[in-house]
Amino acid sequence: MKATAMAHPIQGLVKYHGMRDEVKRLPYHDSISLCTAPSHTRTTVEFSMDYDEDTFVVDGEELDGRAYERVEAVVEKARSKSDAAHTVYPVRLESENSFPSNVGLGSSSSGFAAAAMALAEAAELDASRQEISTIARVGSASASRAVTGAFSQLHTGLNDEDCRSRRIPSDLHEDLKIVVGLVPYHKETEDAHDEAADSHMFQARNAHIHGQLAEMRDGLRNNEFDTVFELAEHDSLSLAATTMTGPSGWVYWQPATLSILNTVRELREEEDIPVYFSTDTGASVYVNTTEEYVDQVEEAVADCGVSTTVWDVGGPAKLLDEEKHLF
Ligand SMILES: Nc1ncnc2c1ncn2[C@@H]1O[C@H](COP(=O)(O)OP(=O)(O)OP(=O)(O)O)[C@@H](O)[C@H]1O
Ligand SMILES: C[C@@](O)(CCOP(=O)(O)OP(=O)(O)O)CC(=O)O
Repeated sequence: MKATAMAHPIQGLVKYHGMRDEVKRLPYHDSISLCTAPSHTRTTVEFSMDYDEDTFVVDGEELDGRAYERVEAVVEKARSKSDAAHTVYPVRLESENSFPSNVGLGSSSSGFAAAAMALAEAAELDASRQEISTIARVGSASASRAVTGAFSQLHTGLNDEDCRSRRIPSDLHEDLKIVVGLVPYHKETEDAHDEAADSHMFQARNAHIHGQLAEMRDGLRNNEFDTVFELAEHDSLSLAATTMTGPSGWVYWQPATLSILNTVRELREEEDIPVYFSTDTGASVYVNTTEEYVDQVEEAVADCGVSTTVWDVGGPAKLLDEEKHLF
């Protein structure tokens, strides 16, 4: 059976950093994000006796090594939950991202969310999005939140009943505009998760984050733009501080990143514009502002010498009709 799904990537708000279990991908703490659109991944899967082995192709390239293992973990999780006989056959997966990967724009989140959604359908699971979020999680924890979409929280826990993503209701998507400043510096987020707990800042971050999560939830429920994006800006600094003080002293911000951060602060402090920066594990910057100021903000970000796009809030992962199959 063949199935196709799409999912939007995430921008972290209270960001996820570090896993207590790297096989089940159980994070140390909860995390909250929003999905971005129209950026998306589209993925088609098919289990068939005509295939010799599991094969995965992303943006025209056949996966191997670690990238292959991560997709295989998602396939195996879907197989383990399925009673359908045909899931013993090899699977073919093809996927396309509408935006660059490994530059801090969350390609692993939409990638594994679209894979999990399509696999759940092809394996006839009849599962809710919350349940599918646990399948996506074994590829990438951020992918759990991309399954449930919009503003979502991945709850940590030691099992799939607890460690799953749930939506947080908010109307903030109505006025929010996200100017993306693309800084194409390649990285693998797994490297940062691996050494998260080895930074002396990690315990402090872990202790601090519970209050941040409570304030973020409250800000989202009450549609408080400044509260939500000030917290996201602050957490970007906390995440970078923790990563930079790990064993490899990894600095993922680039000169263009800092130029955007300074520009955002100037617009806010000197021109009174509601605008906040946010970075995930990478050099690219999300600049969160409102519809009224988006053109002015985009122009200022572009003046930093980077290419820009304007994104909105995206919904949950969803199945697509057969005319959207990639093969
Ligand atoms: N469409 C896809 N399907 C399956 N796997 C994907 C897809 N797109 C990206 N990936 C995997 O996700 C990895 C990139 O994600 P990584 O965990 O480094 O960071 P991220 O923070 O989610 O991504 P980004 O840097 O794009 O923000 C790639 O190396 C690849 O293995
Ligand atoms: C802070 C982030 O950038 C962390 C993203 O981590 P990944 O989802 O890429 O990690 P893996 O589970 O190793 O795939 C955004 C977030 O999810 O908060």
